[in-house]
Amino acid sequence: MECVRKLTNDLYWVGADDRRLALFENIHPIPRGVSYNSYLLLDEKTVLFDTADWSVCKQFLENVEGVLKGRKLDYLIINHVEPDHAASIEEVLLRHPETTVISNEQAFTLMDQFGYRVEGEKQIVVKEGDTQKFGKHTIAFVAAPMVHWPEAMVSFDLTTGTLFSADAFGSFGALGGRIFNDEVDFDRDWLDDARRYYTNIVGKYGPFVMDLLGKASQLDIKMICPLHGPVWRNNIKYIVDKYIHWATYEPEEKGVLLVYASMYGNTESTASVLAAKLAEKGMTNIAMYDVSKTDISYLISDAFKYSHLVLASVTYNLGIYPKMLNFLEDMKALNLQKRIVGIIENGSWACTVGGLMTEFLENNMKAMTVLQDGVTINSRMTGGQERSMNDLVDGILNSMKEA
Ligand SMILES: Cc1cc2nc3c(=O)[nH]c(=O)nc-3n(C[C@H](O)[C@H](O)[C@H](O)COP(=O)(O)O)c2cc1C
Repeated sequence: MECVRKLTNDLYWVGADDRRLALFENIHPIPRGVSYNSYLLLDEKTVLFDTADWSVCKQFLENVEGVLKGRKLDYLIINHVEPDHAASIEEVLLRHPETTVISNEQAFTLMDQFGYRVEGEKQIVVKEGDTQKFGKHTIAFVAAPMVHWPEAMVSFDLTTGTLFSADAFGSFGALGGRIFNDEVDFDRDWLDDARRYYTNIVGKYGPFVMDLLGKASQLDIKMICPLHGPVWRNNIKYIVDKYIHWATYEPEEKGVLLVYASMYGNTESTASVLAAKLAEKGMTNIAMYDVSKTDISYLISDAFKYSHLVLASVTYNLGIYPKMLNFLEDMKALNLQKRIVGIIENGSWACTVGGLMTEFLENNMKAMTVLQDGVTINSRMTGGQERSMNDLVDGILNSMKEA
């Protein structure tokens, strides 16, 4: 049975949810599943926007046929060739040999590389600024390079103001029938997954996202149809504002992400002392994680969210504790910048980790301000470190006031 949603009088969602996949891109846990969105326009010509992952291909094809109701499929527009969207191209073309595929040159090259064969005469190659009329609807094509693949483009319906945004504005999370942003409590149920999706998958490419947002600001966008997650049919400023924060690496909130690396609990309890002292002074917007047992995608997401970061780590064989080093490397890889950082270091005989983390932040990342007042403990915290702990607390709070 097809499972579709009608978005407007002639536009349908024909995608599908995947709740079986455990790791998106075989990296990021998706406990709430993920949706692979595809859209079908029934104008004088019929137009399918992107396909869906192989895992939901049968449901997706059933949805397409359920909406076509025997009509031909005239066009397939491919905005993005990543297999979670393009893997079903061949199955569509096998069932619809009449279809012409519209995409850009680099996308066709990638389709060929992935074996999504589209015969030359069935291709229309477009570039930035090209348009295509399908009856009432005219679609304009806008390049969106590195959001997050080089071939990515978005398609804008000049007639209705609908932006088919590829992976931009996407989110982890299965839709469960509720396709529109105003059919869910987005802040409560979706924002964390939208941030975790963006920061871990697109986060590195902030400047490219800003280029796309610059182009989008010239368009009168009325609805956003992303390839994952809810369709935005109102309150578009809200999600664009989130994207501007994330793409410019500006924190969303004044608060503290407190990440500790501890093997026997002493560094953890020192981190808890910091959290308690911050809370006592009224700063309760704190997210605290054990770096060893928290999936790194959640740490990255909160590192984009909060203004301040505290890294509390053991020294490990004269180096940075491996799991903490992974986190630092991932923040660097995703271009995170513009954060104020507090350091707590622990060592029992040769404590080096504080200096090493400071060096990493200052030498490898942009605009990371490491607070002067760090805390050094030898095996476990004692009263002797109370003063430096209080200085760290004040350093965090004063820098929050100045920010
Ligand atoms: C495998 C291992 C290697 C360590 N290497 C160092 C080191 O090179 N220098 C040092 O001062 N302490 C070292 N330590 C001690 C830790 O940095 C830390 O002081 C101790 O684990 C207590 O902190 P915790 O309870 O948070 O784990 C090491 C501990 C372990 C278990």
